[in-house]
Parts: sequence; structure tokens; C-alpha cells
Amino acid sequence: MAKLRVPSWLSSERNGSTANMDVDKKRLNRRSFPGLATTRSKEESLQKKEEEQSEVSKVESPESRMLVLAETIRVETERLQTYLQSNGIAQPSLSVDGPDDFPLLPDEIQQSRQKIVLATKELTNLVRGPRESVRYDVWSYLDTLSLQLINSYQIAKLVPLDAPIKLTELQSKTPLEPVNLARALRHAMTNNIFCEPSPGLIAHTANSRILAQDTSLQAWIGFNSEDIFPAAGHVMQALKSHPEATSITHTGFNFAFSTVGEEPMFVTLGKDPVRARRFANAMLSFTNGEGYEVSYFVDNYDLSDVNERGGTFVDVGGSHGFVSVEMAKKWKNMKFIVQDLPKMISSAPQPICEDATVAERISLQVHDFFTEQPAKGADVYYFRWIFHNYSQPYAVKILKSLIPALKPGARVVINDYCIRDPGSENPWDEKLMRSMDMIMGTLFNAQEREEREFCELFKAADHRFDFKGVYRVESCKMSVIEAVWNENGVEAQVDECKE
Ligand SMILES: C[S@@+](CC[C@H](N)C(=O)[O-])C[C@H]1O[C@@H](n2cnc3c(N)ncnc32)[C@H](O)[C@@H]1O
Repeated sequence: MAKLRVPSWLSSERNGSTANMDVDKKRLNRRSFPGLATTRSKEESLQKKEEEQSEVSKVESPESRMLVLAETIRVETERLQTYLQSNGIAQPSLSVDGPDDFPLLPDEIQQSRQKIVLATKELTNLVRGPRESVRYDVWSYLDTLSLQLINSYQIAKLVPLDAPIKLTELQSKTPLEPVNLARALRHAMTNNIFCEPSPGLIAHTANSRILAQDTSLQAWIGFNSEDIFPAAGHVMQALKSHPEATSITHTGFNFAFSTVGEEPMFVTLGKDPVRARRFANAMLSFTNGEGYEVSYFVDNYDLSDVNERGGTFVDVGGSHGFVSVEMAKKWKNMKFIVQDLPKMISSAPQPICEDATVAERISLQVHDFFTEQPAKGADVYYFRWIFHNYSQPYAVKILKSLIPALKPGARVVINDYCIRDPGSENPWDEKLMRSMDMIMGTLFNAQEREEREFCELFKAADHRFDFKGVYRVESCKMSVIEAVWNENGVEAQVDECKE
């Protein structure tokens, strides 16, 4: 049997694991903006491989692996519990009044959480065994299905927060036929969404209660289960008919919603204000998730020179402008333009923000980013969660459409994932990023990109884009990828984008 390697992030030896983590952290947060850091070199990758090889010597026999994992779970749970207790933070609980989220935690405590989740998952896999694990992993879509029914029929809002409700009474409040309501609820209960304290009585858990209260979360579940889930079921069909998989109108989404060869997903959503609003709110929920907070960008991206000269920041594909609102609060001398498709712009809140001194510096503009950029001579063109929606031909077109508007020194800033080498991300984030990559393929035939791919993208659009590199703030999952417009740029060298 092949031997299992113990990854350094899972080791329960405190000093060893912390030391490894520090090394990893330093390595992974290396940035390639001039003056801030240097690009990860081949030698460093090799060195990492060697370090990993040496981990093989710490191989555990399959019999003891369960105990290693159990010990990791015990040690890390104790660490998390102690931290919460000594800081007066409520302990996690599934009961209806359990806390909604963890507060911002120090890095090492956050890593404890990650280790617990990942060790628990591996231990579950080991204890179930390979055949049973794989056999039933494929049923994970049923978790989405039961959640879709509950969310779509707004069942969580029908269950009182303070007392259980009889299933029969709940049935009378929904158009869902009793068998289907009971089956969706009882399936969701296997995921701790609702509980049945005694037969026929339905009550909230913390999970179902948050679903009843959080409208952005409802939108997130709605978008994922009603737009992405059907699209995922049509990916095979899309790939079989268009194996090259670059067209944005021949995707799983297009096959699911009968728009093949007609229009991309955003146009479809844009035609329906309810769906457009749900998408915007879903993005808000996602953005508020751990490691995606807009504050990482707002707090760390330096615009003091632009602010000093009262410059302009264009948020291209900026949805309802929530990034610009936060930026305008910080940079009080700057102007902001939020651009998006007509339906998105018309459904944006008016005023965009309560504070008039912020709102008056933000304008909304209808603009299709595949056409010539109308905001000429701005200082920054910012794209958040845009480029990962597009395969290379489209992404190049978006950049080319900017060129007539660019003044020398204009910054083009992409705020997206930047994928690292397989296995170099912590597994928690790796799963998230790989999942997002799958979703991008499903909806757009698009992809998440590595640093080299971003560099190649800019160079493919125009050699005058001076690629500055990738910057990622500690604990943030998103990277800032930047290029500066250089009128006198020289023809790109073939090797320029290689690691
Ligand atoms: C994934 S969302 C990102 C929104 C926002 N930047 C954020 O960070 O949440 C993509 C946005 O691009 C907009 N969009 C899609 N196609 C567009 C186009 N051709 N021109 C302008 N905006 C577009 C969508 O309406 C949506 O608001």
C-alpha cells in the first residue's frame, strides 16, 4: 500500500508545525511588486519539494494515521476552545442562539480551525473507507437540492425562532406538498439545518436560523442552487458538443437555460431584475465571507498619490458599487465611477450611500466592458471578480477595449484569485479556489489564473502593459494583480512571463 505523507500543516507537534507554518507563510506571501518583494524562484520551488520529501520520513503507518488525526483534532480543538474562553468569545453551538460567525481570529487560531476541519474530513474518509467514501460523495448534490427547496420556498422564515412548530402546521403554510416538505427538511437536518426535537416537531438550529435572517445568504443559496446547480448538470453536454470550451455562450449554463449560442449568463440575469438583484446580493454574501472582505483591498492598496491629485478610480463591472463606496470613505479627495450593464446599474441603491460626502463623489455609468472604455484618462481601472469570468480571447478583448482611454502611468488592477502551484495553498483555501475554478468553467468556460497566466494575458493584449506582479495580503484569499500603461513599452520577451 502506498505510504501517506503527513503534511506539515496537519502535524500536531506545536513547535514543529508553527515553525513550518511560518516558513510556508513567508513563502506564500512573497509578492512580486517592485519594492515589496520578489517573485518565487525555481530554486525556492525545488527547495520546497525537498522539504516535502523529507516529510515522507515522518510517514505514519495506516493504523496510526487515525490516531494522528484524532490527536490533531484534540490538540487544535483545545487550543481553539481555550482561546475563545480566555477572550470571552461565545463557544460555537448549533442551538438556535449559537453565534453566527467566528470573530476575526489571530492567524494561529485560524489555522487551528482549518486543521480541525481538514483532519476531521480525512478521519471521516479513513473511517468510512475508500469505496464507501467515493460511493456516497457523489450524493453531495442532494445537499444542494434539499437546501434549494428550503430556500426557494422560504421554509426557514416559516419556522418560529423561539419555539418548534408542528410539521402539519408548517405544511399548511407552504405550497410544497407534505411528502416533499418533510423529505427536504429531514434531509437538511442531516446537515444540521433544522432539527426535530420530537417526532413531528420542527425547530431551528443556528444554521437554519441564519438562513431565516440573512437575506444575502438567501440570495447566495438561491444563485448557487437555482442558477449554478442546473448549469453544473449540463457541463458534460456542453463539453461534448464544444470540447474546445472557450465560448461564453456554449457553457453548462447556456445548455441549462436554453441560451446556447445566444447570450452569456450575465445578459440572461440582467434581463430579469429579480435574478439580477439576487446575483448582486449573492456577491455581497460571498464578499462578506472570511478572507474576501473588501477591507483587505481598501486598507492595503495605496492610492495616496492619486488621492492627492484628486484622481479617478473606475470600478469596471462594479455591480452596485460597494467597493467604490468603501474606497470613497477612505480616499476623500478622489472620484469614483462604477460601471456595469444597464439592469445592474438601474437596480443599484439610490443614493448609493447614506453619507452625502461619499455619495456625491461616486457616479454610476452604463458600460459594456467589451466596448471602448468611455472614462478617459482615469488613474485606476479596477476589475474585481471580472477576469476569472472569461477565457483568454474575451479577457484580451476587455484589456484591448481599455487602451484608447489609458494615459501614461494608468494602473490596471485586477482583484481576483491568483492560483498557486497545486499543493502549496493551505488545503482549506485550495478547495475553495479549485471549486471556484469549477464554477467558472461551468458558467463561462472560463478559469482562475496563475501569476504567469495573468502576465501572459497582459502581454497578449498589448506589450505596453507593464506587468507589475501579484500582491496578496496575509489571510486574504484574493490577490491584487497589477499592470501599468507604459506608452513606450518594449516588445515583450518570450521568457518575460515565465516563473
Ligand atoms: C462577478 S460580478 C463582480 C461584481 C463586483 N465587481 C464584485 O466584486 O462583486 C461581475 C459583474 O460584471 C458585470 N458584467 C458582466 N458583463 C459585463 C459587461 N459586458 N460589461 C460590464 N459589466 C459586466 C455583472 O453585471 C456583474 O456585476
